[in-house]
Amino acid sequence: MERILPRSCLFCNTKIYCFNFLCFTPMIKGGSIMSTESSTVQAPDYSTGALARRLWGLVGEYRSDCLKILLVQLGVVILTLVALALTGTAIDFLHHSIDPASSNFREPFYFPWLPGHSPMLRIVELSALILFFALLRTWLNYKAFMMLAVTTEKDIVATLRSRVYDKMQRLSFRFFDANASGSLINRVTGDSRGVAMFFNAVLIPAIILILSLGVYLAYMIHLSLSLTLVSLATTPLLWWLTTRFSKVVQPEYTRNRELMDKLVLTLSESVQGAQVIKGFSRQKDRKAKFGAINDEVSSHQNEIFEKVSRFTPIVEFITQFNIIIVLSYGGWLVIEGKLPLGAGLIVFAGLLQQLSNQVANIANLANTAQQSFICAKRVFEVLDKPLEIQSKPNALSPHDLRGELEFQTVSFSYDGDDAELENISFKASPGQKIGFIGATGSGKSTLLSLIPRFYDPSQGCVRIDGHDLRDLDLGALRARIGLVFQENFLFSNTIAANIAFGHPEASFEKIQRAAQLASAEEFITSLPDGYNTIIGEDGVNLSGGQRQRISIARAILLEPTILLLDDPTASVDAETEKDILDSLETASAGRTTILISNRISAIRKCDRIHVLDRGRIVQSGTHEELVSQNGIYRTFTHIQYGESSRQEVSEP
Ligand SMILES: Nc1ncnc2c1ncn2[C@@H]1O[C@H](COP(=O)(O)OP(=O)(O)OP(=O)(O)O)[C@@H](O)[C@H]1O
Repeated sequence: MERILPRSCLFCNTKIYCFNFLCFTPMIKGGSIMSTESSTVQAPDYSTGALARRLWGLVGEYRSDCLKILLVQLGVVILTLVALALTGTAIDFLHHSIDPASSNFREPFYFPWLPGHSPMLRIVELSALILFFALLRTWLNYKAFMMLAVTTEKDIVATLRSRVYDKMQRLSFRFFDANASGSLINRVTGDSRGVAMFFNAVLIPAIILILSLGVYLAYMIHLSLSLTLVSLATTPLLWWLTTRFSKVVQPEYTRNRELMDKLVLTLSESVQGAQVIKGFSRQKDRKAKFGAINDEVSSHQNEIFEKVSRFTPIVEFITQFNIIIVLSYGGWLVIEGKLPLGAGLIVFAGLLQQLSNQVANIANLANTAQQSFICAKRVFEVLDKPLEIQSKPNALSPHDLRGELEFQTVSFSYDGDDAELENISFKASPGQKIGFIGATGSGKSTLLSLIPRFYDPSQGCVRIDGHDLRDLDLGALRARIGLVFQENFLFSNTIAANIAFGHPEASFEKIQRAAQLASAEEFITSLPDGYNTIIGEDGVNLSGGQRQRISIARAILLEPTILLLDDPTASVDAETEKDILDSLETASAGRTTILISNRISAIRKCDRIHVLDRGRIVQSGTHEELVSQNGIYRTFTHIQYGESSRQEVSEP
């Protein structure tokens, strides 16, 4: 099985703790994303029938808008019928004027003519009436179109996107481990729109089709039952074709969405990794990779297009075939005097043409329905995902946590098989500073991620002030924890807003105080706009050390009881490291602090240091104690300070 490696966010390089494209640092979680949904969910049913029912339910939320749109559409259908009937009447009237013996002429809709009008004037009057109804129909059509667009875009798409986004914010890290960012971006953007298509491009047109069928058919039957039956002889064939088509294209649309995920992922990686790509001169390779996926997407879309293109004209041909039947059989009825020419055959042919246009649209409807079912499945998969990490119904929200932290025989595995942490036990008293050191992949970051409950232990428990973390309210717990990472994501906003990210209502004085404690004020005030300086996307116009200090200020502002520092000096030079360590010294005063670092210079001042090796604590003690023992810690000091520097290493 493929091994999942510790990942960095594509967008911010924050090690595993970032929700990929959402760049969801744990700071966001401080109190604001409590879980509310139950995790006891049966395996969801994503069959076409089940999806259709759920979509129907979703659209049901907008039933009053639907009703208004349908009423307007009903008006359009009736006006079409009226205009056709008037045209038929005009033809019969002309026929009657030429041949007064023709017996089939009736006044329009049985309204008696105004007396004394010449035949020409009557034709003009009928034409004016037809024009008036045509204008009314155009206006109603426009109204219906606008109502449909507004309900789809403003209400359905926007609401659905927010729901999917909101759910993603509350899902656990395991979900983000398992889903590539390209797929997630597509689910929020394209797939949400695809679901809305069910409303504006499937459901409403289908109801209009049924409405038209009802109204037109009723009138056609009123004109001639036998002609209606004959002209509908091809309907079963159309039905069979549509069902077959659905079966053929459905898997194609699934594949299409997957390819689009790949395309978005490649694109987002290329944007985020632009520096690496240029640095390693890999532009050509990346271009080729993007080109290959782009070609794959477009040739697959072509395949779908070909299938759709074959289906649509066949349906159109079959529906046009009906016209031939009408002309032959209907013509015979007219010759036999069983059907008037204008108000009978011509109106019938006009109605059948309208009906055929609608029926031909079945191909599009079936095509769009398939796309929207695929999108719906992908959206519902996110919405249905149980929340793995969430607060219990009666979770505790202690006002004051002292910060006594305890790991009790904790084991943890990402995949349920290989344990990344085994039997970890340690304690941190309130205000103590505990360090963790260990080789790459030894489990340090994993251990840290159990404290804000990004994951829950597979065995054992983590306690704060004696409470099992799983008994505490998630929001309350995370609000008491400050985090600083090796690489920290900063938002494209002002420096002040970035510092106040976890507590947006914080006063300027508080923000300034946090910046001072993090030794960030000097460089901030030297910037042209000071605290109001807008940081470029992902803070690119700041140095690594400056970004780190803003992140420390962001953590301090929360006044956390527990401060978690995940290798905060790993990517800075020795001089900046010293400045950052000084800032952290101030920041951690009086708080329980867990510091991960492989730099002895950073970790040596900790009250207690644990050495991790392949998920186990293999050594514990103070710096002096560990240096005097044979073991990994001493090897680390020798590598970093040299074999002969034992004396130097022991000194702070
Ligand atoms: N999201 C994840 N899914 C699956 N496995 C993971 C994940 N994150 C880390 N691992 C695995 O867990 C193990 C411990 O990783 P972890 O990142 O905790 O180590 P670390 O000691 O912090 O390493 P480093 O010093 O490089 O930061 C590694 O084998 C890693 O492959």
